[in-house]
Amino acid sequence: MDTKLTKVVREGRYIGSLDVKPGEHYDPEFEASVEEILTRLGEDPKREGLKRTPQRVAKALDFLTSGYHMTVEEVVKDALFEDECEEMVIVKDVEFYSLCEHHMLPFFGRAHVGYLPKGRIVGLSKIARVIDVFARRLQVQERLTTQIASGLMAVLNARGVGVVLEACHFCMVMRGVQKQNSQTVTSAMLGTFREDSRTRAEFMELIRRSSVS
Ligand SMILES: Nc1nc2c(ncn2[C@@H]2O[C@H](COP(=O)(O)OP(=O)(O)OP(=O)(O)O)[C@@H](O)[C@H]2O)c(=O)[nH]1
Ligand SMILES: [Zn+2]
Repeated sequence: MDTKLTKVVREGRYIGSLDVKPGEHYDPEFEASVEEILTRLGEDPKREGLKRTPQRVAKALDFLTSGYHMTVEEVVKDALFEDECEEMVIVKDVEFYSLCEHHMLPFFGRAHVGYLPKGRIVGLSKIARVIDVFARRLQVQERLTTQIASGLMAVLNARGVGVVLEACHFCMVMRGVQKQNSQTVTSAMLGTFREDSRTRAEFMELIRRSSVS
């Protein structure tokens, strides 16, 4: 792995300080590719407003795909706790932003995650971090959903995990069929969430209820 990428992500966390001094390059090859795209679009990459755009785009895309350099294990490692709790835990309405692998356009929405512990619970914020590990990659919504579910199942060894994602795809909104109000809902159910319809129904009912605020 080159040093630039290890700088973007360190010990499972995105490192924001990628500031480059004026006149310095962030990633010359990456920036040259962006410059080519700008030229192809009929733009002048040398004009004032676009001068630093290749660098900004390179940094933004590295951030938006930083999940490739993270693992679930790294992200949750300090926040797994042994606990006898056996009741369902749900973290819902977690916003996520991803890029569709077909057009590299954003899709974004809300994720709802539930699990039934089996002797081990996880720090709640880590569930949101696990979502980002997989969302910050080029994705299809279905794979994103199953990766979150299996990633959590692997570290939690839970009795069951359920994940529901509701998203809006810019490639269907800004271009293509241009359906502004379409939403895509996907789910992945593992363990008891798959095998037991009552567990699944309890999960679906709890994520449907109105929130605290
Ligand atoms: N299953 C799935 N499809 C997706 C996702 N994101 C985008 N797509 C779809 O991927 C498909 C790609 O189809 P193609 O016909 O190869 O591409 P296209 O000509 O750009 O398709 P249109 O969007 O219909 O104009 C489209 O139907 C997109 O809506 C996703 O997360 N899951
Ligand atoms: Zn797309």
